[in-house]
Amino acid sequence: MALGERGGWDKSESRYCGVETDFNDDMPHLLSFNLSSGGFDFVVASLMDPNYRPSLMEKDIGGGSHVLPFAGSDLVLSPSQWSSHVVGKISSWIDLDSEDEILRTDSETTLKQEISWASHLSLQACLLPSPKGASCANYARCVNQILQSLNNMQGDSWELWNSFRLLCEHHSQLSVALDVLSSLPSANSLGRWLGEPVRAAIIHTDSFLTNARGYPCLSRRHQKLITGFLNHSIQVVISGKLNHGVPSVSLDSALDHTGTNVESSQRHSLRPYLDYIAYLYQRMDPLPEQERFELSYRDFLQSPLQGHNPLFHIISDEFCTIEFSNYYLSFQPLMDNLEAQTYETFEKDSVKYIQYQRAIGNALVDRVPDEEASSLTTVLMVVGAGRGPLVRASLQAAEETGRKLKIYAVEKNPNAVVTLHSLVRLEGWEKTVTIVSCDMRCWDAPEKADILVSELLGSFGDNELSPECLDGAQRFLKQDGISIPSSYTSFIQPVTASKLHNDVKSHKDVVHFETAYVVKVHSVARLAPCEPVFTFTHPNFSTKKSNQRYKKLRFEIPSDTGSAMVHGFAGYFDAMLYKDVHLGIEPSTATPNMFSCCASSSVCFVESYFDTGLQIPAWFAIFFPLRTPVCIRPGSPLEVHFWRCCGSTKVWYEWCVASPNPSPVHNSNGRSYWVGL
Ligand SMILES: C[S@@+](CC[C@H](N)C(=O)[O-])C[C@H]1O[C@@H](n2cnc3c(N)ncnc32)[C@H](O)[C@@H]1O
Repeated sequence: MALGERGGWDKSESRYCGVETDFNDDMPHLLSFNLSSGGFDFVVASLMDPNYRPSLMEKDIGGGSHVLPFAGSDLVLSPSQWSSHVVGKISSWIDLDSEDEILRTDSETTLKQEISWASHLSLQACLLPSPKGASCANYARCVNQILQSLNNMQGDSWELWNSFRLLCEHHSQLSVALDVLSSLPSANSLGRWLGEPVRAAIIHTDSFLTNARGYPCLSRRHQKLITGFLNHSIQVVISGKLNHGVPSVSLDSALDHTGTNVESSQRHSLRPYLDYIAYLYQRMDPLPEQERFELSYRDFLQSPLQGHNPLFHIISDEFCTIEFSNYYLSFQPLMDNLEAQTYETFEKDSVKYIQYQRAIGNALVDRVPDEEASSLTTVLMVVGAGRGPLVRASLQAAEETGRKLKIYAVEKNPNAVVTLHSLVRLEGWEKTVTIVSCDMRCWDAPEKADILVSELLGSFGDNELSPECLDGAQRFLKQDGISIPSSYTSFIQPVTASKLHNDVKSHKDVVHFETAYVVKVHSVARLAPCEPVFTFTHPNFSTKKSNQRYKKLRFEIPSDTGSAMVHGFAGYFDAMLYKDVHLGIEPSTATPNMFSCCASSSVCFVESYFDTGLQIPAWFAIFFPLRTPVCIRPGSPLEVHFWRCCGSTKVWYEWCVASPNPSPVHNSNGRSYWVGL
């Protein structure tokens, strides 16, 4: 492993560093020199003599068009050496959009031959030269043709890349390698790439500065960029010649990265650059514990309504792929019941309960003045009590503030009620807590409450039907009673998220493009600040109230971003519990260190798979995809429409883009995705 150990558990591919090499027909030597002696993990190497031109070959050998144009054979390396240590560098002279017909034809023939050869060798990737001019249609057509028939290849300007991938229909096996030059564009412009399928960053030795001791180093901006890449599983490739007068090694030998003596004459000339990248890698902050446990969730789509169902299985490898059963798709948060493991997951989120305890304590103090603290009893109802953590938080708040409480714990899940009864017995709360096994929407309460406490929120706030449940429950809240939460708001922002887009697309149907997913967004570019979407306030005693909502939003991307692709919207929530005590995941105001509910019981399966014995999920974002990604440009705002629709049996969202290019309205009439009442 070239870059060494980084603190924490990191299995991403960015810990491998490659080197770009010149053409050398002695591939075994090239490999041993760069890997064994040089310390690199892979080479980016030409597979074909740069002087080769099909038209010349035809002249020279009398028109034999099927002669293999390169020396050596696939036997010079073992299959695993080819696939693990070589990335094919496609001839840089090819120009498929040249005016010169011979050059164009030669280019097409060579490109196809080289990629076919690389595919035969099972290389993991090929690096294509960037288009020569502004036009790249013929190049993209050829690459797209090749991609259609490939099954084992994974294969600036942003505008050029964008034209290219549009011509290739966002093919999931088309990735980008970025050339990192000595001058960098703005941070916003660079940020766009984090949502694109960037596989490698090629740093030319010219881009390195020289430190006081003569060694190569990078500017602060370059360092930040490279560590950002490493954090997003983007591999670094060093390219160019030794440009630094690195102090010569005084002894005849030096140590390579494994500690083995290497003759100084054989020491790889680019080793100082590799050492510097390894230094940056090792210097990165160790991943915090929460991040480590969330690694396998990064950019992994879960349906929000699928969250609590055990009937699915892991079908793939370390970065697991999960397949959902049909039963899974029919899970409904109101109609179905959560399992014990899911409650256990909620209950680990200590930050959430601390916030609730603070809010309840403040409400109790506002409701009951100090002088009446020993005579007045506050009636508090926890609606959707689960296995009792909010009952406990309420009792602790009462103890802390010296207020007297009478609690009703209302829960519709009969299985959670069993545990609730045992908790009350165990803790000796019988005199204070009354358990009600009932749906809050139809409970006939014996008295009215001063405070109504609930936690029925999803990643998008109202998406688990908290408004509808609390509308049903506020019948038994006093006119001047307090609801905790008192309000919640959903937020969205446009994102570049090519991985998520391709994952949704892989289902090859409209239903998946019209579904919102819970996801730990990582490899995404957040293109504009969040905008609020829907707000619900409780209690709401108005007779004209409706839980239908409609919002038109406009997003402007900063002018120095350049153009960018919107694959969909990341969604979040923020809930005001009571006065200034809030709870939320909207990035600019997110409650720190909050773990919680939406990741659901899938957590248990994934983690038992990893055999950690631990279960630490996160309260992730929600992702609303777009069937056709939309390209946006600075100065031309993105206009988006979101609806929350309510029928007699279900609630659903619809969404569309109106400008710059109209999209279809997604999920019309809730045909693909809804929540049952
Ligand atoms: C997100 S969980 C929160 C559970 C618990 N308060 C906690 O923090 O661990 C929501 C709970 O509300 C319950 N619930 C949802 N809708 C309900 C309704 N209409 N009536 C009663 N309980 C409901 C669910 O069964 C579930 O136990």
